[in-house]
Amino acid sequence: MEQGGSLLTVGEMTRADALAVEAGVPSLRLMEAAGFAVARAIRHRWSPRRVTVLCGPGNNGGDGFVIARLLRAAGWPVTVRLLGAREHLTEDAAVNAARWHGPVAPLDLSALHGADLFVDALFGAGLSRPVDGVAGSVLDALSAHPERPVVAVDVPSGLDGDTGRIRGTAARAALTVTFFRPKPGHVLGHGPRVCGDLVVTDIGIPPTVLDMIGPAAALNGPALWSLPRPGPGDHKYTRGHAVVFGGPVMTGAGRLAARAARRLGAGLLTVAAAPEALPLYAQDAPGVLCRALQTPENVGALLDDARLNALLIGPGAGRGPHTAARVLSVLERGRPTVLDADALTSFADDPGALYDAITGPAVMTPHDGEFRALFPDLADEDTHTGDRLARVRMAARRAGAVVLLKGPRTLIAAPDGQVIVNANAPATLATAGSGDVLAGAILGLLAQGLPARAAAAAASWLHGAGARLGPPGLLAEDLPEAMARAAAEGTGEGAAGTAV
Ligand SMILES: NC(=O)C1=CN([C@@H]2O[C@H](COP(=O)(O)OP(=O)(O)OC[C@H]3O[C@@H](n4cnc5c(N)ncnc54)[C@H](O)[C@@H]3O)[C@@H](O)[C@H]2O)[C@@H](O)CC1
Ligand SMILES: [K+]
Repeated sequence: MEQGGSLLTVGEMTRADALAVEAGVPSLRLMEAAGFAVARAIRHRWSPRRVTVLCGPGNNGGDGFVIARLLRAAGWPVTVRLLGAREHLTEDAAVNAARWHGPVAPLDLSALHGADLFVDALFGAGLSRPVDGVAGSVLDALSAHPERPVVAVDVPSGLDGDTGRIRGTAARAALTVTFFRPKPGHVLGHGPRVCGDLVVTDIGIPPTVLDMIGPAAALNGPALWSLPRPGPGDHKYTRGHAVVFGGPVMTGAGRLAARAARRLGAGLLTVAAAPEALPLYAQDAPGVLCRALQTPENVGALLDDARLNALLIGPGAGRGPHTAARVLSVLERGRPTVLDADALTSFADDPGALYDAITGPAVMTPHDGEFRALFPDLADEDTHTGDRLARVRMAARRAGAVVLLKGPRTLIAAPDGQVIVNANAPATLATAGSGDVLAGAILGLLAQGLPARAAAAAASWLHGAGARLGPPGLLAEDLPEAMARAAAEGTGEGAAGTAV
């Protein structure tokens, strides 16, 4: 998890299972391995105690029967409750129900008595409608008794594995054991809250099936990108020349962004801003170059220098036609560009004009409000209930840009449909100026030649990792140094993974 890697949707996981079976791994062996992995995780965490396994009618319930058998063989007192009739079990689940030689009682509220630990094997990947009826009542009642831990098999029943939405209800687990690869639902929406600790286990599916599946989502981590490292032959120009279009009045945003870009290795950094604001930028950082800008046309003259190879516009820019005009002239050159804050909201009346102007590599970094301004039909009222992954994917396709949607889980979508989920951000990042630092970090990495998606993913990950290293009472001002430290302290360079 820490290094990053594929997230498999429910459909992709079904395909992985099928490909494994085609490759000669019997489905019953997969189920045995799944049940074994959960039983092992339970025995690793708890001493023997009374367990009730709640089994559903599908293969999730089949895993439950394996768990019951293995725990009982280890000497634990185990009872099984089944939802529905035995004759409705799937084929593999029925085989394992037959191998379970203990009693099976129907699922009802009396299941809540007589156990110290519950295994939730009601529904997994096959959840097809909201959980209600007796299953819903039992799961609700379990949530009311947190002193009796619940272990979820694959996903807490009721959690949608693709989105992290809860369909009907779900019992909050202390531990969720999933198979082969994590699913988007484990890390999005309500997933982190209801999954508890997440353990991902190998059940014998050959990793080569991933080449055939080509998963469309990944969990962010250093395995997905590699950071630029200066070599002995480098000089400042080979490390890139970044430009921050600084605001005329709100100079703090541009200053934070400039500092982050430089700390992450940009060789040169120019702040281009209104003449009256330049002394503020210059005083703040003697190492930055300053260029006066008055009209959008000045941008043309500045960018005639082809060495200026990565641009950031938006932070502190002010919302309105003036900023929109400047953004359009910046984008004309097709150079790698980060569009943040007012560079986005200034197009609220005509988002199409922004999409059309993007011809080169671009990263947009909206928070939910800015996202809504640019993609009103894709926005969502509640970050926990919607399908953010699908929405941000559509936005990136439409804009022809990398869209980095900020939130407790930041999503980074590329126009080709790939989405990276960043899950390492602590809540301390919710502080003024933190987004400006992120935009500047992306800029700094773009200047050093990282492709747009990799720059956005790496910066997002370093943002979270840096915040964890930062001092108590973290300020945005602390982040550039902390992120540089996170970058230096090993980001798993050389780790195996799929580069983006
Ligand atoms: N496919 C495989 O080869 C493997 C699957 N495994 C397990 O199998 C699970 C998926 O199994 P299935 O595809 O059989 O699906 P599930 O076991 O998740 O559930 C499907 C069954 O539940 C019913 N159902 C769905 N939602 C319901 C609701 N809200 N209320 C009442 N009934 C509902 C369906 O009608 C169907 O009978 C995985 O989550 C995993 O635990 C593991 O054994 C590993 C191997
Ligand atoms: K489950």
